[in-house]
Amino acid sequence: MAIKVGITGGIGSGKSVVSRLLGIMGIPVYISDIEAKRITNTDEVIHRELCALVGEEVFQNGELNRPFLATYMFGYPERTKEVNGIIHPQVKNDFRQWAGRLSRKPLVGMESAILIESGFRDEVDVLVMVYAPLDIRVERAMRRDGSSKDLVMQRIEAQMSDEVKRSQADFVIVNDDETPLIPQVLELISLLSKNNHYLCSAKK
Ligand SMILES: CC(C)(COP(=O)(O)OP(=O)(O)OC[C@H]1O[C@@H](n2cnc3c(N)ncnc32)[C@H](O)[C@@H]1O)[C@@H](O)C(=O)NCCC(=O)NCCS
Ligand SMILES: Nc1ncnc2c1ncn2[C@@H]1O[C@H](COP(=O)(O)OP(=O)(O)OP(=O)(O)O)[C@@H](O)[C@H]1O
Repeated sequence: MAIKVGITGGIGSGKSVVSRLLGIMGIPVYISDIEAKRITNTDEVIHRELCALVGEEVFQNGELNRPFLATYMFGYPERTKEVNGIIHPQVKNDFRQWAGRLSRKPLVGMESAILIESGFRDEVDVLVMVYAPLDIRVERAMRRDGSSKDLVMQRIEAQMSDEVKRSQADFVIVNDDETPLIPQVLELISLLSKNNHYLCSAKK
């Protein structure tokens, strides 16, 4: 059975960078944002329920109208909760199937900014929080997405605070543009892989 490692942290903290490093080191990571996009575009139940909640315009030519849904939900906690309630149960099912297919791997990851909020804490064995100070996160997200500060702050407000995330995490990876990132990721992998041996002895 694979050890499942959750990777969480607020928008712009650097989860995707950490997930990419894990991927390079042979650890498959389920990227919730990407999978949620795929599922939302293909699942008929989600399609029906989102149309009923938000209106038919939420899909255009069969594809989710992302800016429309973002404008509808961010800044309105009740709406965010309802949209999450439609999408997250399907993502959870999909993650379970994905992890089941990879059960022979020693380690697999699941990345989500809202891993705890969306009820995934019990789906993973170990939880890692990627941390960066708020001002750095805002800067990074604005630069990456070409978004305004207000839009980034709306998403931050739809996410759990860093304090609560930290209290539920087993490890913290600091990605503050000062602390070296790769040694932390390597230490995490070596800690979780104590009983796995990748290197072959030259004598056998
Ligand atoms: C609202 C949507 C259409 C906006 O799409 P967009 O391309 O602008 O953003 P993207 O999906 O790439 O997300 C970027 C970041 O926004 C934040 N974010 C996304 N969804 C949420 C949410 N429901 N609550 C809080 N923050 C969120 C995360 O930090 C995420 O990494 C999209 O985020 C969405 O469908 N969200 C609901 C599904 C979901 O919760 N996905 C996140 C992981 S399961
Ligand atoms: N240590 C770093 N040095 C330089 N740039 C970084 C660093 N960490 C992250 N970034 C950049 O900051 C931006 C945000 O990082 P990333 O996409 O990994 O965040 P995230 O936590 O996955 O955010 P989201 O919740 O939106 O998915 C990206 O453009 C990334 O390349």
